[in-house]
Amino acid sequence: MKLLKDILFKVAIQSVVGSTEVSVEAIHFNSQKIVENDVFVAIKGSTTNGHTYIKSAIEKGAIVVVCEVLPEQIETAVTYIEVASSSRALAIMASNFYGNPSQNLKLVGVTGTNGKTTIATLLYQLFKKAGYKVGLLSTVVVKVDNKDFKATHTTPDSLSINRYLKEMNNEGVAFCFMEVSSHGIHQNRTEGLQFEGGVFTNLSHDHLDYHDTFAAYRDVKKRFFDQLPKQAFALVNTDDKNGAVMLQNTAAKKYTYALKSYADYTAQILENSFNGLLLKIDGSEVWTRLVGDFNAYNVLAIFATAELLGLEKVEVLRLISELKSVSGRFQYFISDNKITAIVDYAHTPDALKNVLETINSIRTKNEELITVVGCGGDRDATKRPKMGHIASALSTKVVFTSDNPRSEVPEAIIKDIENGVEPQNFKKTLSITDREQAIKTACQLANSGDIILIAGKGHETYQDINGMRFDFDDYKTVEKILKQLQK
Ligand SMILES: CC(=O)N[C@H]1[C@@H](OP(=O)(O)OP(=O)(O)OC[C@H]2O[C@@H](n3ccc(=O)[nH]c3=O)[C@H](O)[C@@H]2O)O[C@H](CO)[C@@H](O)[C@@H]1O[C@H](C)C(=O)N[C@@H](C)C(=O)N[C@H](CCC(=O)O)C(=O)O
Ligand SMILES: Nc1ncnc2c1ncn2[C@@H]1O[C@H](COP(=O)(O)OP(=O)(O)OP(=O)(O)O)[C@@H](O)[C@H]1O
Repeated sequence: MKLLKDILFKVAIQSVVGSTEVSVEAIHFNSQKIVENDVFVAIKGSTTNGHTYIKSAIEKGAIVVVCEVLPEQIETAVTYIEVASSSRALAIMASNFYGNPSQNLKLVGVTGTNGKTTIATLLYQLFKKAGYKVGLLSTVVVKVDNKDFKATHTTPDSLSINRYLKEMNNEGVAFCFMEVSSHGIHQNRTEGLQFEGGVFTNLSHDHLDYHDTFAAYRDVKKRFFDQLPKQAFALVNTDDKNGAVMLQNTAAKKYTYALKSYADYTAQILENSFNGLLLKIDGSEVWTRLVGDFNAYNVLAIFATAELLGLEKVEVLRLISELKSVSGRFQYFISDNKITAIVDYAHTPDALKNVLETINSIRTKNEELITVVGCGGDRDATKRPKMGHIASALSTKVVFTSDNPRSEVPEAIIKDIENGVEPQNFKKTLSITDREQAIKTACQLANSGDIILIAGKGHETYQDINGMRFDFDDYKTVEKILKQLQK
C-alpha cells in the first residue's frame, strides 16, 4: 500500500476533492483492471474517453480518481484529483509509485525514425559483454538483464516502463537502453523519467497518420531533447538536418556524430561488403559484422554513447567487433545453392531506399536483386506509392504482397503501392496477395548468386488480417522454401 499524497509528489494538481491521506493499492488507466483501493486515471484516448469509465471504475473499487474534468456526481468516499493532463500525471505518479526507479540506473533513450531498435539492442549487447547488468526496452523484446518479456509497444505505457525499471533496480541493473517513439513522447509515456542521455538517429516520412504533418512529428521528437536535464548528454546525427533542430532548446550537454560532415564523433567507411563493415573511428580501425552504410551510423552512435557513459575507447572498439546483427534487421543467410536471403524491417520509404541502396552498393551487376514488399493497412497510406516507386526503381524484380492488411482489403493496398511504379518499371513487378506465395515466387525467380530481400516485417512473427493474428515469420518461411526448392 502507498500513501496517495506521496505518489502525487510533483504532479501539477489543479484541484482536490477529498483526502490525499489515503492508502492505495495500485494505479490503473484501464477501468477493467481496477479492484478495491486502486487509483483510476481517466485518459482521453484516440478512440475512447477514459472519463466515461469513472463511474464503472468506482463501482469496481477505485477510491481515487485522477481526471481532467471532475464528474458532475461526486462520491464522498472517493478522492478526486483534477489535473491539466492525466497522461502526464499518470507518468509522474507511476514513477513515484515505483520509487523513481529511473534515478537508480543510467537510462538512455534512443529516438528517430530508423535505427532505434538496432542501436538500443546493440548497446544492450555491448554493455552485457563489458560485464554489466543491463536492461532493454525495445520493439522486439523487453529485457531485465537476462530475463525476457514480450514487448507490446516500442515505448510502453508509463506504468509498464516504471514497473520494468523497478524490476531492473531489484536485479541490480546499471544501464538501461530504451527506444523512445514519437507516440510515446506525444502520449507522455516517458514523462518524469530521469535520462542520462538521449540519442537522435534520423527523421524521415513516417507516422503522418498520427502526427498529421512532418513538422508536428519533428516537434514531438524535439520535445524529448527539450526535456533532458543539464547533466544528461544529447547525442545527435548532424548528417540529418533535423539533428541540429533537436539540439536547439536542450539544456543537456550537446554532442554530434556524422559520416559526411564535421562532428564530435566521425567515422570513415573503409570496406562495405556482405561480410560486414570496416570502419575507421577516431583514428582506429574496427571491424563489424553489421552490413550496410546505415549501420556505420548505428555503430558510430553506439561508440559515442558507450564513451559518453564512461567506457574506455579501446574496450568499446573491441566489443563492437563482437556485436551480432539484431533480429529482423538486415538478418541474412546464404542458401546451399548460393542464394542470399535478407529479412529486414524496412517499412518506411526511407528505410526501404536505404536497405536497397545498401544491397546495390555491395552486389555485383550479374547478381539479381528480387524484393518482396507490402504496406500495412489502417496506417499512413501516403507511403504506399512511394514504397512501390522505390522498390521497383532499385530492384531487378519485385513481388508486391501483403504486410498486416488489418481491416483493409489487401488487394486495394497493393493497388496503392502499384500506383507508384514508373511505367518503365512495370515489367519488373508482379503482385501476389498471399505473403508465403510471394516469397515462394521470389525464391523460384532467384538463381545461384542472386539476392532476395524480404522487407517490412523483420522480427514480426504474425500477419494481422482483419483483427486476427496468424503465425507468420519471414525468416523461417524463406529458409523453409529455399531448402524445399533445393531438393
Ligand atoms: C494510437 C495509440 O497510440 N494508442 C495508444 C493509446 O490508446 P488509445 O488512446 O487509443 O486508448 P483508447 O482505447 O482510446 O482508450 C482511452 C482510455 O480509456 C481507457 N478505457 C478504455 C476502455 C475501458 O473499458 N475502460 C477504460 O478505462 C483506456 O485504458 C485508455 O486509457 O494508449 C494505450 C495505452 O498506453 C496504448 O496501448 C495505445 O497503443 C495502441 C495499442 C497502439 O497501437 N499504439 C501504436 C500506434 C504505438 O504506440 N506505436 C509506437 C511505435 C510506433 C513506431 O515507431 O513504429 C509505440 O511506441 O509502440
Ligand atoms: N541508422 C539508420 N538509418 C537509416 N535506416 C536504418 C538505420 N538503422 C536501421 N535502418 C533501417 O531501418 C529498419 C528498421 O531499423 P530499426 O528497427 O533499428 O529502427 P527503429 O527506429 O527501431 O524502427 P521501428 O520503430 O519502426 O521499430 C532496418 O531494418 C534498416 O532497414
